[in-house]
Amino acid sequence: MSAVLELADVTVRRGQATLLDRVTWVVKDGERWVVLGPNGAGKTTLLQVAAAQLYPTSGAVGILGELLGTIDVFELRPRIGVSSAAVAERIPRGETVRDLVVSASYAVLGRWNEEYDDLDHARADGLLREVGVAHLADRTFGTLSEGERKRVQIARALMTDPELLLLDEPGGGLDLGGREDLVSTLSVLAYDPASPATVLVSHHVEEIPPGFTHVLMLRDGRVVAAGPIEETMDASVLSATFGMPLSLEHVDGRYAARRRHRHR
Ligand SMILES: Nc1ncnc2c1ncn2[C@@H]1O[C@H](COP(=O)(O)OP(=O)(O)OP(=O)(O)O)[C@@H](O)[C@H]1O
Repeated sequence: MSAVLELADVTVRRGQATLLDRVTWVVKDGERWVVLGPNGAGKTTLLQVAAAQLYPTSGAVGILGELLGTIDVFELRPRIGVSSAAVAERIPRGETVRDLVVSASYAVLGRWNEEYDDLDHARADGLLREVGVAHLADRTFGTLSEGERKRVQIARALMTDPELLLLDEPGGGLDLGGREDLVSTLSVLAYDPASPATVLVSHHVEEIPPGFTHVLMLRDGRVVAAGPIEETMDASVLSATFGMPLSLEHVDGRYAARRRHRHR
């Protein structure tokens, strides 16, 4: 399996703050990673580096076989699908859902070709179906609920057939039902061998979709643990990551964590 993402000793500093501290991490083709950590751990910063949007202060970053700093990022970025709050903010509220998904490919390829038009629309409709929002294709983005918006963003991120999919907190702001629906959708994507290598950032173990294969835990910009999820995820590593004593359950492929209280 070839490396889709390769970080060697990556440090990101802003003024006095160290956002990432000597992070070494390899994501291979076919892997589905969850990046877990508390607020401020550096998860979004890590994802920005992976998306070729941020250069590290030191260290080396390989993305899809290219070394960051030696290649044109405008050629690299179209090969990466990103869904994040920052991307969502730039989405025009008046755009219809179908146009929004289809336009991802126009933005990337910079073309308008009647011949491809039907194919692109069929692909967009297929992706909207895959993430469970085909019925919303004619609605405008601004009228959607938070959960519906997250799904549309994932469809848009997949439209260009990326080789790497980066999802920053897709479960943020969702209610219980919305979260459960999204976890199911992401689980279907994770089990699909045609899906790209995926990195999902989250604060909550409850949001880890079955089918995700690896976990990286971050605290204060440092990797606490990283590896295959079944071997890596346990109560002590999770407690160290979140800085409190936690118990961890793993039932039917899903994780649940809560604070451990001392019994008197
Ligand atoms: N320009 C900056 N200057 C100084 N500190 C910064 C700067 N940008 C981000 N930070 C800090 O870096 C840390 C990591 O931020 P980051 O957004 O990567 O964390 P995160 O794990 O995604 O957090 P959250 O879960 O709250 O979204 C935070 O403490 C943040 O305040």
